[in-house]
Amino acid sequence: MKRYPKQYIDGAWVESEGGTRHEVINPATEQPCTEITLGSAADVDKAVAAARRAFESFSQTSVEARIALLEAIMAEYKNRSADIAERIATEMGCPISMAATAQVGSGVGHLMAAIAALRDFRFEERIGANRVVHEPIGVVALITPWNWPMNQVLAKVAPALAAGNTMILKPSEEAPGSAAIFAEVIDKAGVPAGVFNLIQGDGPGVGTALARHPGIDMVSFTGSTRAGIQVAKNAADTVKRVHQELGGKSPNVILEGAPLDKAIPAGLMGVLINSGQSCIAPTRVLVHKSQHDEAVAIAKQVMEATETGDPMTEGRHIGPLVNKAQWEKVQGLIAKGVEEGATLEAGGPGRPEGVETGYFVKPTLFSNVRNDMRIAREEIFGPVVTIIPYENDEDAIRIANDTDYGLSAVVSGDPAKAKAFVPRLRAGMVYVNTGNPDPGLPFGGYKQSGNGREYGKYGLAEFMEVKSVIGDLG
Ligand SMILES: NC(=O)c1ccc[n+]([C@@H]2O[C@H](COP(=O)([O-])OP(=O)(O)OC[C@H]3O[C@@H](n4cnc5c(N)ncnc54)[C@H](O)[C@@H]3O)[C@@H](O)[C@H]2O)c1
Repeated sequence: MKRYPKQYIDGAWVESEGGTRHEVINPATEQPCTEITLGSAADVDKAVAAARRAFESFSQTSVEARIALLEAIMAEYKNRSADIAERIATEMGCPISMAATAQVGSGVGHLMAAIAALRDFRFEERIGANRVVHEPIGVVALITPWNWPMNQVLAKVAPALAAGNTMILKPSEEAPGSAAIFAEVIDKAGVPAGVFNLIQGDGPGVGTALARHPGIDMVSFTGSTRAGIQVAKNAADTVKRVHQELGGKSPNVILEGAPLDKAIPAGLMGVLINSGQSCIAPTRVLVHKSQHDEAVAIAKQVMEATETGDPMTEGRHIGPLVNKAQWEKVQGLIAKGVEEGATLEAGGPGRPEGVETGYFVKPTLFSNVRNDMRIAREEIFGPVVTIIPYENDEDAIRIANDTDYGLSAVVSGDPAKAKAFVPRLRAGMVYVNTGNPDPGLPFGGYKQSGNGREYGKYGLAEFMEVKSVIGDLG
């Protein structure tokens, strides 16, 4: 068991004022693995005061100084990457091989993208005889989920710091250990006191206190649409900027005639990685009705060949879901799929064969799904795929857009034909076949998937205010 009982405020590890003890359960063993202290409103007050003090000088630092700081953080982050990967795998169940590569690596990607964006950013432009200047927005609260813990922390901390803001990070109480190690990284890298503060806590406690706090200028939130709405409501009275990265229910439109032996496995990988716990997972697979049965046969093979296993063992298996509540939610939705008349092709209720401990779910496939079924409408956040037949291209576009979400979409098949689909899909990101994502590309959603964009220069701009300077400065 690892213990991180303190909060990191004003450049020092301090006891919480009135916080409560919280144990994280390892989802593979169902045993406690990390202990933290859920902070209090008094801790938030202290962190905000420290961040406000630090903002006076940090907001005036040079671009070169902030690039040097980001580089120092990156060097120390790399030094601690094995510790960070170990905590991610232990707390949220992602296999260690993936934790050490994709999960930890995404953090490096955001640091590099923030440095590149900062080098190129035009902090001042001229419009006629006058100027427009871009300035850091102030003290920012960063609230992050558990599914890609360091990806989301770095997608916020790197641009917030690059812009010259000071900040308070509240990571998820489900996977807090990597964020505690990250605070040690910040400390070692020489980030000035008060620029970065870490308050461990939950949503109703620290999350709410941050969203409501009059000393905070912006909340950058990643998590469920439910909590994102709550944050925006709580932030409204103080007119904060609220940046939201929320849920998804992404379609994978397999174009009529596409080679299914490539398109189906590639799309399913995007779901199965991280046990289906990715906001952009393309879980609604739309196939032309003439190819439905062939698509099902291929998908069934992929799902049945996917093994679940111990996250601490190297390999290509998938791990458990993050916690009991999530396991029960997914079980409920699998049962609902059967009840609503979808055909269960692979997986189904209960743990995988022979597994008695841990929040493992069988990779599950439903076919003949209608888009009005709950399994096609709700974000399941588990290794559950739905195959939905369509009549023609217009019908495919209609079904793809028939969702409250709009985070991402995949179009699989002939790129020349896919081109016509791209402007019709109401999503913040469209992948044509598998593509090659880049941390400099904007990341974010349409509709109830959020507001604003993260990553690279778009993420940097999100953390800035714009000032018009009218008149001659001599
Ligand atoms: N769009 C994206 O970039 C993106 C990326 C990853 C995950 N997500 C979404 O995150 C969700 C999974 O993560 P989760 O279960 O941790 O989400 P969650 O909404 O339960 O929690 C996310 C964070 O918000 C905090 N929180 C919860 N309620 C709050 C409140 N009322 N006020 C302030 N903070 C509150 C939590 O403590 C946690 O730190 C999924 O819906 C997924 O799609 C979105």
